[in-house]
Amino acid sequence: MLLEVKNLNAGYGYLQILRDVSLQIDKGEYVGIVGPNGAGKSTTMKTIAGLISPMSGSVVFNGEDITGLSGSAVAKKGISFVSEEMNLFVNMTVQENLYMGAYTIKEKHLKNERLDFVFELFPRLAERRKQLAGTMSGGERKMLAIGRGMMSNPSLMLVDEPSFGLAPQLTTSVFASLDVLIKNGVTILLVEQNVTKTLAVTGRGYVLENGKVGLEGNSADLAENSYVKKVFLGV
Ligand SMILES: Nc1ncnc2c1ncn2[C@@H]1O[C@H](COP(=O)(O)OP(=O)(O)OP(=O)(O)O)[C@@H](O)[C@H]1O
Repeated sequence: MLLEVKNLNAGYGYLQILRDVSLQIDKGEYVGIVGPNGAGKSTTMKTIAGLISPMSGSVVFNGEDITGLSGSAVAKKGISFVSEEMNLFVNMTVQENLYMGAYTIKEKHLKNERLDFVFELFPRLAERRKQLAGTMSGGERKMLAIGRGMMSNPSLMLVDEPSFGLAPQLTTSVFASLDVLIKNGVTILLVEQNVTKTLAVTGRGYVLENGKVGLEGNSADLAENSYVKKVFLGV
């Protein structure tokens, strides 16, 4: 087990959002969390990433209890969080942005090894390494955010809404970027509004509603589930 979240209760101040959320992820798995707006998907990710301290429950990563650690401490343990809120530095180049993602790594040569690896994963970023991040297209920026998340050599990537605000064609290219990571042995927990797409690419999924895990199972089974079809797919 790479990640085990047990009975997580969390929220903002006194406002409780998550209620007894439990989930498990094995090494190399591609797992999705889907659910309606406000269900608590991002809150779940933020709590795992150490940006929110849970009220109760636990987060165990690689056998180590990381509950309540700060965001940077969680990052150092090998969990990378990629989200809309963690903006790129628009006035910095692609390469400079990537280096920022390697802040957990001290040695320059190791940072450079990571940079080479990310450029190998995403040749488009290598081609545009000198370009300012702010002038990249929407899809390229998501790719850069994912690449930056890879710079710290994480064993788990938490990817929050990578397709948000993107046209369908760009969405396809962002999902292709995540496929590249999966093929390279990275474990991914993906939160997405795009339920059909998420259940098509992931192996397992969790359906979150009102801060609770309503359903879980193989993504293919969830996609065929009559409740999921009715509520999320409108069929
Ligand atoms: N900083 C905050 N302070 C107070 N309430 C918050 C804060 N951030 C989120 N919330 C509330 O927590 C609930 C869950 O939000 P969350 O972002 O986790 O949902 P989500 O499932 O990711 O939704 P969406 O698909 O719309 O992004 C929402 O009702 C939201 O308004």
